[in-house]
Amino acid sequence: MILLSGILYYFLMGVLNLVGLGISKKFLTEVAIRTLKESDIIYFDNYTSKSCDINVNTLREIVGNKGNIIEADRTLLENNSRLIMEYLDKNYKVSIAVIGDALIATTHVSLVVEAKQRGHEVNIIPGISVHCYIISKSLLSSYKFGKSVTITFPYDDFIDPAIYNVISENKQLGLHTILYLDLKEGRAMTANEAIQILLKLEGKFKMNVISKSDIIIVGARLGCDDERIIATTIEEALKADFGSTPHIIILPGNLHYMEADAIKWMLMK
Ligand SMILES: C[S@@+](CC[C@H](N)C(=O)[O-])C[C@H]1O[C@@H](n2cnc3c(N)ncnc32)[C@H](O)[C@@H]1O
Repeated sequence: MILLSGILYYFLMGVLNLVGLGISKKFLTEVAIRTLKESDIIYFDNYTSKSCDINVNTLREIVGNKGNIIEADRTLLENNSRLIMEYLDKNYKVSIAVIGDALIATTHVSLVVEAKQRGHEVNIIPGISVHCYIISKSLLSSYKFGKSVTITFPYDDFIDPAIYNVISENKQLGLHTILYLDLKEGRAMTANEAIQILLKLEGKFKMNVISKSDIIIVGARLGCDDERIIATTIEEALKADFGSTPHIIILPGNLHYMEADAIKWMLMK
């Protein structure tokens, strides 16, 4: 009897796949495409990141224009996980498709935990994340990155001081900081807007964490044919045009001479 219920339980499990799509079409992996094609329902996360060439329509083309792809905003994925759990409880294979990696700088781990608690199978399909991509292309040592932080749009002139604190703590330890830039209602913050926010924070807290002569690395449209990775000073970056979004920033900490040389020869214009 126990064996029978064990077998029944096994066959009644749903499958939740968290599928990283990579940052652009050319970085979509074979395993990601196969997993999506084998899914009964696909939720396409349209809010945690942005790609130059992956959206819900391109995903439909890639997967074979199946009618089972649902464009999902924050409310659907984070506040209405009940719908996803109901499909899993019906023994469906459900995929959450996310630009980049589904678990790097996103909040989808709660879905993993909930699905597991209900006895479902969970598969993680890693994708090429902007986090790894910018570390690689910046030529900085991956061992020397501290905590990352997102620069959020000011709310009624209020800027989150946590941004300044993270950069400050990293700098005290000589570590580099990755700054993700906010996406709100379909609008992506530009590197110039982010730099202005950083300078406002410095103006407010005056702890000499950010200076106009500091080196900054800006990545724009990474993974796309027109990607740019530029190292310059904060002062120069303020005047520069980095083109269309998405943008990402690294504020380097202490540079080893090899890192300084690599930046100088590869990224300085
Ligand atoms: C919150 S992070 C999500 C990262 C995603 N989960 C991943 O693994 O790639 C999204 C932010 O990363 C940056 N970003 C994402 N893709 C990018 C790209 N292709 N080029 C430049 N910046 C990018 C932007 O600042 C964007 O707002």
